[in-house]
Amino acid sequence: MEPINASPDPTDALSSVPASGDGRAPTGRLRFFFGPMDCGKSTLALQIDHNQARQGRRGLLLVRHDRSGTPTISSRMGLARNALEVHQAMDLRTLVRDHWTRGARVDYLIVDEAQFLSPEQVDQLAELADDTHLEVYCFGLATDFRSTLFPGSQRLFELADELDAIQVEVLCWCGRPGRFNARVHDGDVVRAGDTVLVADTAPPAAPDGVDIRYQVLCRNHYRTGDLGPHAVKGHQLSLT
Ligand SMILES: Nc1ncnc2c1ncn2[C@@H]1O[C@H](COP(=O)(O)OP(=O)(O)O)[C@@H](O)[C@H]1O
Ligand SMILES: Cc1cn([C@H]2C[C@H](O)[C@@H](COP(=O)(O)O)O2)c(=O)[nH]c1=O
Repeated sequence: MEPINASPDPTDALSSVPASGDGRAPTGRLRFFFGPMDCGKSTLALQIDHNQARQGRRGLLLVRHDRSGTPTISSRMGLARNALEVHQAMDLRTLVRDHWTRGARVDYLIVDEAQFLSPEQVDQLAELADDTHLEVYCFGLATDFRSTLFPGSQRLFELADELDAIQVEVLCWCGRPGRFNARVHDGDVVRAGDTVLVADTAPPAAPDGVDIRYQVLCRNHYRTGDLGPHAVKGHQLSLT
């Protein structure tokens, strides 16, 4: 298991296992692994990177707006790896080609929080997969707190070679599978606001801060805004 790497060195985003042989896949694919918050997307992203890197392939880890507030791919299982932050105007073709120009090998891309990519950046990923045989693994939410597709996710659904729904079910408080990411403000489900609002499913640590979090719900309870018998107004009490 990779240790948690707290170093801010952005070159750590390149997997450090030395290349062996050619290692290039004959064709590139764009894959989108999607699921609600907390279903294991970042964990899978780090597992795929680990399995690729130990076969001598070199990957570039990319992220936009990780929960940690740093350019990191972080899993609630405790793993984390440094990544490169994708900025709004960044051309991902240029990013990869600059690495190649500098002599750095890049065989695959891992992109976490891919819902935050612009549709143009998803087009760039598709172009990279087609023209350069790069394997592109994207991980993200399908829908936002209003239950509408994120623009980046919509483009991934349109363009990806493979769509993979993450198999680990996140359960609503009632026990049904949850697919809806409700945004909760002071104990109430909110349905209006900015699309991007980085926060966790756990209640905020500081009791004096703004109480915004997400809760995964089944469709019925998302529709009715019912957060379950343990929901409290204001800051959520820890049940553990
Ligand atoms: N203490 C734990 N023991 C076992 N599994 C855990 C634990 N904490 C978190 N997990 C697993 O990690 C998942 C969240 O993984 P993460 O990669 O952070 O999700 P995502 O990126 O989709 O938000 C949970 O659904 C659960 O399966
Ligand atoms: C639904 C929704 C989510 N977000 C943010 C909240 C988190 O920071 C990430 C998702 O993280 P995870 O790795 O999938 O747990 O996205 C948002 O900004 N807007 C939304 O509507």
